[in-house]
Amino acid sequence: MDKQQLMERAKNARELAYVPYSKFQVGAALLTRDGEVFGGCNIENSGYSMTNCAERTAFFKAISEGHREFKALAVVADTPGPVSPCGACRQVISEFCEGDMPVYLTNLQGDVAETTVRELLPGAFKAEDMENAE
Ligand SMILES: O=c1ccn([C@H]2C[C@H](O)[C@@H](CO)O2)c(=O)[nH]1
Ligand SMILES: [Zn+2]
Repeated sequence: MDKQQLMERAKNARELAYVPYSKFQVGAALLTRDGEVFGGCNIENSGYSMTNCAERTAFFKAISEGHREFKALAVVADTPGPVSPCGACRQVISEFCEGDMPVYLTNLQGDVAETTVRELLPGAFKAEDMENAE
């Protein structure tokens, strides 16, 4: 599974987005260390704050199926440049992935920004930050 294939899987996942309110479809594809891919789309709600982003959908699917080791993430939307994950997703990504894990941000025109988990959220709050607590 190379980065092109992962971005393609993210595009496929995007097609399933449930977005009656924003009409803005987002797709994600999360590659596990053992080569499985979990797709995710955004899922909105009439209570807008209950919306789940594509990235978090992919993570929560993978985690809930027993996968905790990840190799790469691709995210796609119909944006002018490569899509930019929201703050909540950056925090969730940082919880489960090494700082140097590659993240491929893209759009429907094929613009690609290749970044890392650390670059997406420098100084992320992590489990280690709580180690002085009882
Ligand atoms: O990286 C992003 C940014 C936004 N959204 C979703 C949330 C909402 O459904 C819509 C507009 O914010 O896009 C994602 O899924 N991922
Ligand atoms: Zn998000």
